[in-house]
Amino acid sequence: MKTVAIQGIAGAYHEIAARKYFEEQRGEKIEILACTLFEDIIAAVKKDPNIVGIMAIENTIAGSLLQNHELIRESDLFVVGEQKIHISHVLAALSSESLDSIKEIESHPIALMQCSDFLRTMPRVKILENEDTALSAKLIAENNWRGHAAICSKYAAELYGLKILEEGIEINKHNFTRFLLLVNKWLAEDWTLSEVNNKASVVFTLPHTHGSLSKVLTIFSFYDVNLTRIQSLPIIGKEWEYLFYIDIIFDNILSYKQSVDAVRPLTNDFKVLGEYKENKMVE
Ligand SMILES: O=C(O)C(=O)C[C@]1(C(=O)O)C=C[C@@H](O)C=C1
Repeated sequence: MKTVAIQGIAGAYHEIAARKYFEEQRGEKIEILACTLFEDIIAAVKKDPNIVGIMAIENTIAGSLLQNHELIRESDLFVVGEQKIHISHVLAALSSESLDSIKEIESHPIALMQCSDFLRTMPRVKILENEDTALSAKLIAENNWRGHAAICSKYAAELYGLKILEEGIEINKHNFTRFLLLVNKWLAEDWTLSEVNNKASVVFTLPHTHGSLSKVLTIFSFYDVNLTRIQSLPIIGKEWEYLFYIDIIFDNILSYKQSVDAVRPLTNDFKVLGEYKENKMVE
């Protein structure tokens, strides 16, 4: 059985994503290794090559988890898959509570962001950040915290025996989070052999010269590969210089490899973070 390192405890959205990827789509049973921090996922995978990590990378409401891009780039782990899941939050509390009795709401910062409109309807409530959505639910249940509510999944609310006060409290129903599957780079090939790879994530920096980004984009376009995402991140210690994280989808692996070969000399610190099968699924 595979062990999957997630950020958060049982009931966190990371667990839902991991089970969807392995159990629902590939029929493989997994056990969950709960990690407090995103850094702990990387450390767990590095320490034990049999552990696979899963890490949130972007959300359609809250945007990119910028810190996780850097964690992956610096880790030397390889991206071998992606999983997108629909995120729908509930407000959950002890069975004696109602919306009017809630004084404090806690959750993961990204989940709080996704529910900001709902939170504005409760201006007198104190908002607290927690490591993950499921931990917020568990703490309320275990400590019998009156006046507290958690923003979490319906699954987490039920797992920890909380009452659901409100459902679907995210800003917009089109709320999806994309997760990346991470393995030790020496095992990456075994992983991806069984699947038809049609997606890659790469990162590079560019010299400050006229048209440097435009030349790179033109090459990708020439090789007929589809860029699905460009995320730039400032390089710490180098003012106004950026790292460019690019996701590429391709029909023809040869065209993709040729585009990478052609782009590489125009960039600095070019790194392929992973090649994997696109997850088309949206609910
Ligand atoms: O707190 C959780 O349940 C998580 O799995 C974390 C996390 C995130 O990091 O974005 C995962 C998915 C949702 O977007 C909200 C929170």
